[in-house]
Amino acid sequence: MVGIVEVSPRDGLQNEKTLLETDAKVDLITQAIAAGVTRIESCSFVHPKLVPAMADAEAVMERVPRPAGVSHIGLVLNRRGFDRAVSAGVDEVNVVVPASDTFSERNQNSTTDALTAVAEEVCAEAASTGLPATVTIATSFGCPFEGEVDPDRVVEVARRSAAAGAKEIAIADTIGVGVPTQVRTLLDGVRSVAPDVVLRAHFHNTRNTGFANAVAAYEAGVAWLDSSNGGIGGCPFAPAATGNIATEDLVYLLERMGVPTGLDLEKLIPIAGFLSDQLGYRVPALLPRAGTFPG
Ligand SMILES: CC(C)C(=O)C(=O)O
Repeated sequence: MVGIVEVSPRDGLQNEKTLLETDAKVDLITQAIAAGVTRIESCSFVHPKLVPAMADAEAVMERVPRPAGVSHIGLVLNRRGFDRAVSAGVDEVNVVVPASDTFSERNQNSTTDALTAVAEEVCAEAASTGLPATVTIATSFGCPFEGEVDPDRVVEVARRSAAAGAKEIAIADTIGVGVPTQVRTLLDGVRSVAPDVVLRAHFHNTRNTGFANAVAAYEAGVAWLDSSNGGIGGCPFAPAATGNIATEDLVYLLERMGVPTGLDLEKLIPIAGFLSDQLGYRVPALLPRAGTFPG
């Protein structure tokens, strides 16, 4: 079994030219939950001027369905975002720390070290109130401005986050440059300093290595993989960003390998059509075009 965190309402929509109405976002989240999704990144609490597509985060959280067993995650970049997420009633927070300083400056106007301190504060406060906190280490596999990222920087963020009370650590390939050997090396490093945290991985398919990386992460023991319905997504501050690995393609891959995901492909597939209609182009996921096998 591997769990899937659905990130289309957040990563998927954050960089789209078409801004979806709140009702359409709630519709997307409702369809994902109906397909079996139990953890969903429903919004991010970021500055509306910087990421206008997430400006209605509070309104989304007010209207999302909240059946038992479903956890709505709010992504945060700083303390202010954390406070907003808590007030909006999220079930979990995901705080982002980029492993490269230049990306940290462009994305969050700070350094890796200072953002790790923010994550430490958020994790400690979340732990004191029983709110699960994830730290996602962005640009773990490479930085669009600096190039290669030293794996020791990733491991150090993980070490400090775990010590501060993070329940989960995700390694993120923000710009889709990673390969499976890197996945194994990074996960070994993170596990060596944070043996008790849950491991999660987040891949973009920018150079067509995302699915190979997801399989490598599963084989290396991650409990959760992020993916996005339709394969939409991308960071607004990463040049030439492209989508996350597509949820329906990932579920097909894993289930054909005999790895249960708990998701229902028949219910996932129509979501790509919904997103294509909303966004005005054909989303990149391949399974909705090719169909399942055996049929
Ligand atoms: C901000 C993080 C979570 C992300 O989406 C990425 O690095 O791709």
